[in-house]
Amino acid sequence: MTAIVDVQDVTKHFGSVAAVDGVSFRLEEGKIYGLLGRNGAGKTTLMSLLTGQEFATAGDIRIFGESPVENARVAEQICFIKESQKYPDDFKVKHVLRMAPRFFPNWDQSFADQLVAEFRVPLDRKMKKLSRGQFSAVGVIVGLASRAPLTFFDEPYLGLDAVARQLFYDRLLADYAEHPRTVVLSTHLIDEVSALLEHVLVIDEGRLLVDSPADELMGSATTVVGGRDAVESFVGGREVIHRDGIGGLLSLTVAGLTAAERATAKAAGLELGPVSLQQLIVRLTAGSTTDFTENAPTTPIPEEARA
Ligand SMILES: Nc1ncnc2c1ncn2[C@@H]1O[C@H](COP(=O)(O)OP(=O)(O)OP(=O)(O)O)[C@@H](O)[C@H]1O
Repeated sequence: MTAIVDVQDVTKHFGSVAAVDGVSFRLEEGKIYGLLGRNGAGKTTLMSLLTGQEFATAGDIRIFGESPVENARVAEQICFIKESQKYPDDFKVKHVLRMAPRFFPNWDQSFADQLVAEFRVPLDRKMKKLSRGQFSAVGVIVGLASRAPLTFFDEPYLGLDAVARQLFYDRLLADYAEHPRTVVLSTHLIDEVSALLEHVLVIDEGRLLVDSPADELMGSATTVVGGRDAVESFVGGREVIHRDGIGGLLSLTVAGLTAAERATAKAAGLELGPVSLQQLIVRLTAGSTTDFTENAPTTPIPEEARA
């Protein structure tokens, strides 16, 4: 796999705030990445750095082998969809869609037309008069129809209803299968998108906590379900990531079971199941003492995050 993004020890300060703090990672061609983290973690800042919209305070960023700053060759391969996108006052939806092909060499007009109909976006309405969900839908349409080799969606669906969000996921997956590219999706709706994500980056207070294939990350923890006493006795003193239960039934999510422990649990009549990505991320970014990713190629959890 070819790395199309190479980030080495990048830091971005806004005054005394380290929005991004010594981050290094690579993104490969033809993958869907989730960029996850709490409010203010540094996701938007990182995407702005990767798209050349912000200058790094320190470190090196290479996109398709070049710096993204004021670089037209890089810019035409990137699409960055963000909620705070500004448009001229009198711009209508049709003007946005008319301008888009000038910025994106791979633009597919018939796909854009199909998406306009599916998302029910009013072409003749001014951008500033759109509802929140309609505004987001325009961003989603541009992001999908751009077919940019490197596409960033920064919380693309604020205000989108459940039907529209599902449409976005479905169209993204289907179009990505036909036209593979690299997509970076920042979202707080983690479980909703978890099936889409091939690789997960988790950022917290500007630091990279996790850089791992999604399936390895999810496989790093297990949910143990069964009778309350049997589950408690099996789990013993282990750290519990998530606890759920009703009546005599108990479900505990724990990290890192060995093959032998899994066999013991099964022999005791306990059910072992997968864990939700959202549960893992919540636990990691709430200040974890457990490295859930010990088998994955991750950035180690910094001491501060363990506190
Ligand atoms: N232009 C700026 N000036 C000063 N501080 C900034 C600026 N932009 C971002 N920050 C700060 O940098 C940190 C990271 O912000 P960023 O917008 O990247 O977070 P985020 O992960 O995208 O958050 P959210 O999920 O809430 O959108 C925050 O503490 C934020 O207040």
